[in-house]
Amino acid sequence: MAPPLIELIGATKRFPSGSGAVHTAVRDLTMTVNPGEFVAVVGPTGCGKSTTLSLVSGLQPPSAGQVKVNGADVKSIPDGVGYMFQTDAVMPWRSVLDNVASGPRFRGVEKAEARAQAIEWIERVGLAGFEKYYPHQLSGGMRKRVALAQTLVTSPKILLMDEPFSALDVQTRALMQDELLRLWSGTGAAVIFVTHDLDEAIALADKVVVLTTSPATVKDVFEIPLERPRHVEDLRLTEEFRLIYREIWESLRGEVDKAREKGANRVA
Ligand SMILES: Nc1ncnc2c1ncn2[C@@H]1O[C@H](COP(=O)(O)OP(=O)(O)OP(=O)(O)O)[C@@H](O)[C@H]1O
Repeated sequence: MAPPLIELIGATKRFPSGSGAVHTAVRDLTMTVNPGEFVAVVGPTGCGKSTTLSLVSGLQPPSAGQVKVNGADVKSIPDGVGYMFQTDAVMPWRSVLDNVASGPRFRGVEKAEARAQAIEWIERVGLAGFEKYYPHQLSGGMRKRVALAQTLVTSPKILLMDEPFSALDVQTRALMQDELLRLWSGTGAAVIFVTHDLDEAIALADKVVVLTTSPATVKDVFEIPLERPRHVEDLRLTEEFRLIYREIWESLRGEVDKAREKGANRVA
């Protein structure tokens, strides 16, 4: 079996939190992601999900433990990583075409070739005909499609996604989840997808990692035995899906309750 593409081994991240105190956001976290694997990470609000992603992306160094991509310690942003966040990185002053072409251009691809790659991806995400539009002329779902094209046009081997669809309405969200699965299949990219939404995690992933309440560490890992291709809205109605949901929720619920108690104590 191929070695893991991404490995966190006892990774810990501490931040200074004012008046000399230290806040531990991630503690002794161990998880692996294999090439081509879609891993969803769920956990209570504020537990350290985004911090975990920032360790993999090289944006934050671990305070202790190891973070490896392709067997090498992550010291800066690794090659072949694409990101997608809740607030999209679409540039409002650039057309759809220029937004999508900007990634390849930044990586030194010649202008005509970058535009050709952008046009291909704009078509794949279903936005053919909108190349000259500006982001403010598009709906939220269309802007997400631009962001997806922007991310995928550089053929990332690793996709880091931090609640990319959480600002969308329920229907658009389901549509974008299907789109993501369609566009991801065949790319061979490994995905780490952070979400609050257990439904979303199960519908998309091969493996769901449940994190504890803060500081985040791995509580449980669940393999998702659902066949692909998947159609998320149909899938959610199946008995198999509900059974998986119940099993993982049993694990997650305890952490969500603890996080709520902590929050209530802080407010009290
Ligand atoms: N750069 C930083 N400096 C100081 N503290 C930070 C920094 N980044 C994150 N933290 C703290 O680490 C903890 C975990 O934050 P993080 O954003 O990783 O959680 P999360 O699970 O992604 O949150 P949410 O569920 O709200 O998206 C929080 O208490 C946060 O304030």
